[in-house]
Amino acid sequence: MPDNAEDRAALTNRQLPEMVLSREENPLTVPRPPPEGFTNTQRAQYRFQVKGNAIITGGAGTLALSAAQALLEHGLSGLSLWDINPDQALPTITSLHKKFPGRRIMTEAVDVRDESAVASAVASTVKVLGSVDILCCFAGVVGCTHALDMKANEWRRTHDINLTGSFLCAQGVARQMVKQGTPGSIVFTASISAHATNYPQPQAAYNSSKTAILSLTKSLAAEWSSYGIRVNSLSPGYMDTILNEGEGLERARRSWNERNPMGRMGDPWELTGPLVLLCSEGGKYINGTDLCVDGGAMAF
Ligand SMILES: NC(=O)c1ccc[n+]([C@@H]2O[C@H](COP(=O)([O-])OP(=O)(O)OC[C@H]3O[C@@H](n4cnc5c(N)ncnc54)[C@H](O)[C@@H]3O)[C@@H](O)[C@H]2O)c1
Ligand SMILES: OC[C@@H](O)C(O)[C@H](O)CO
Repeated sequence: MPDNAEDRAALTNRQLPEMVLSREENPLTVPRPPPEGFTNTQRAQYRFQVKGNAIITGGAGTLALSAAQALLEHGLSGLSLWDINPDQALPTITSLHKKFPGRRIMTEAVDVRDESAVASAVASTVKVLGSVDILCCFAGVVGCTHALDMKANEWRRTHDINLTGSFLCAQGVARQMVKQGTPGSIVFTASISAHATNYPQPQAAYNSSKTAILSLTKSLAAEWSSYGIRVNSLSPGYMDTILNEGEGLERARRSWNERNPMGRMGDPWELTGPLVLLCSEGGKYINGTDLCVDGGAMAF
């Protein structure tokens, strides 16, 4: 805290905006039901319409690219896919350009751990798209190392990418949203590993980084709601993606299916409906919460 009383007051005002505002005082949080005169079909479409521009981190990954297509299908105007290896997304981007002519789709090479890279990617995204209204954080890494063998470097890397990287991107984007004075939606990707320990694979670093995302979600929702920024997370169960393929995972995959009431892994497409809900007008009163999309795995 600064010594000077004036600076302290300014800081306090900035850090603690009025939390309880009436609807009239805080138009950013006011619901916007469908306009009078809409047909039933128009009302249904309006509910899950996605407006504005989005940044998706980990944007070359399987779940992110599936999310990108869904947001575009629901009306997203512009999209910036951020990834440490953005070239991996190029074939999908070519096909998205064909499917959604006229929409602006760009990529940025961003390491989400790098605060200044995040700030400059927000600026260049805004320069091209004009605004940022949605942030979906998918960038993440997983490792299967026994805790007794874990090196500090691996532990830190997992937490840096999964937790700190999510925070830095949210902070960079929220600063832009506050500057715009428009409502926004931030969606983190937690995991069922945030709720229960993975089995049989040893993933203490991954699990704890994802559990921290649940707390980050609530903390930022509490701080940023008065700016009209909603913050939520999704907790996917085991999805059929590259992350869950590879040597040694056959036994694990069998075990995951046996322990799932639906007896199967999820398809990336099955995460997109819940994501669209969190980013649309229909999800406007969902804030500071986590939604498990896991076929019921966490139910028993
Ligand atoms: N696949 C699943 O079953 C599953 C389940 C629960 C949660 N998740 C979470 O969903 C997210 C996406 O998973 P996925 O299966 O699509 O994985 P993925 O490996 O296909 O995608 C992750 C992406 O993050 C990028 N990335 C890694 N480090 C980065 C960094 N420092 N900066 C920027 N980008 C970086 C990678 O290049 C990759 O494109 C992850 O956060 C993961 O933990 C996945
Ligand atoms: O809990 C499921 C996921 O978070 C993840 O896909 C898995 O732990 C990777 O092995």
